[in-house]
Amino acid sequence: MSSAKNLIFHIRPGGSLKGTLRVPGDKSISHRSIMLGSLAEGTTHISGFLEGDDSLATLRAFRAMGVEISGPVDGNVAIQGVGMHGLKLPTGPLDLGNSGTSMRLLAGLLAGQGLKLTLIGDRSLSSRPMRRVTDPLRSMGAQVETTEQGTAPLTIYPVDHLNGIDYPLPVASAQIKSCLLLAGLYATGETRITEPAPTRDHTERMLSGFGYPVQRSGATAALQGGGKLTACDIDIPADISSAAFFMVGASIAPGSDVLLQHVGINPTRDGVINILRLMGADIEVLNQRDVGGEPVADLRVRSADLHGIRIPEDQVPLAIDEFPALFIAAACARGETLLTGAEELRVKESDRIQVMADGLAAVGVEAMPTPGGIVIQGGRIGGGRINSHGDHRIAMAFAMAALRSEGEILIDDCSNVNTSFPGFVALASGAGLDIEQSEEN
Ligand SMILES: O=C(O)C1=C[C@@H](OP(=O)(O)O)[C@@H](O)[C@H](O)C1
Ligand SMILES: C=C(OP(=O)(O)O)C(=O)O
Repeated sequence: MSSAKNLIFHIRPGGSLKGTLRVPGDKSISHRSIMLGSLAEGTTHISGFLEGDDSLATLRAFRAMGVEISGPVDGNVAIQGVGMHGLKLPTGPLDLGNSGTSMRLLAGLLAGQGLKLTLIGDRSLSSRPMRRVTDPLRSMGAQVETTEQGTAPLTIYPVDHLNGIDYPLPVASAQIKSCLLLAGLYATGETRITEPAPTRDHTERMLSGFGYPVQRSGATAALQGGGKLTACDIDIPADISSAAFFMVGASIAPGSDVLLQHVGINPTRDGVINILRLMGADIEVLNQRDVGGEPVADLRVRSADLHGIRIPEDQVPLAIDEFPALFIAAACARGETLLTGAEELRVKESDRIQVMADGLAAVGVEAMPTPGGIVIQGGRIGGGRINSHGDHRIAMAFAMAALRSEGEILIDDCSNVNTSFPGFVALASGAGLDIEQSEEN
């Protein structure tokens, strides 16, 4: 279990989703707003900040390094930036909880600070691969230690200087790209990162918003070290990864009609819309606008008759966190859905291929995991008890499955829903999901 008490979701079957909803702020953008705001000159005002455990872990880490941060109050945060070289030695290790983004991005951002720092996390985070960031950081001249297994705790030692790097990413990962670009801010010369497929580009967009030039050419993002960041205001859109649960729920539950407001639809994050539409979903993108350098829209989703598909591999990095929800859509679709090229799902907060396959089996859905994906036969969903393995996205995905299940669904180990979606139970229940929670020792 991820915490001492077992938080259980109980969802009675059936119902539909209705209404106008705003899900909490984007997690990826919230992390980056704290990081860049802390290093900037001047005061950064943030609205729409995600008050979830993951982004709060990032916020607390910067407070521990001496940054004055007020809030969050109703998603508003103000950061008195300390400049590129103003971070102070914390009194203990920085605890990043369950958050892979915090640990990997901070490894890069902190590599050139001249401070000895230790980054720790919970059991799940301490089992996730970190060599993917520590190896290239070492090539830049950083001194970063992992355990023998290549996992956290990470210890960062002071070094004289970092060199820029020209690095082709071995996997399509925004966390590795962002880690190295953030280290590159402190490096001599140019840092160039080339990705095998597009991944979320919030770091590049936000650096530009803070006045730091980033060159994009094809699959390469590049910057020169030694510049500075100038404080700015950031309006964080609602997280498409959280909206995804309602997009799937509304698609599968007959009679549903939801309007999801102010959702970030950055083209490096919109795979869930594209994949659901290929399955026959009814999603309207309304009132599209630009908010502080990020595209935003309202999404109207109505129930539809979904059919199975072969998921195009180019959509995988663009929907990487939405697969638990998409697997539930596949379980409710006519025919077979095939996912390939998604090995990365095995190294998230849980092994999302295996844990989803086990959960689907527990509610009577035929699902065959493969090394890099899964084959799901759509059909009926029974009731049953699911172990979420402390993975927030598994818990929320199966909660939505109850909209089409024949019996009650119980989900164990749900406390980490607070990492990305505080208030999920209240929002989902207000929209029509018959969900309650209880705690067991
Ligand atoms: O950069 C980010 O904010 C994230 C990148 C993705 O991870 P990878 O880079 O490991 O694919 C994603 O799964 C994670 O939730 C957030
Ligand atoms: C993978 C995720 O986050 P992280 O890597 O930051 O733990 C996620 O939120 O689905």
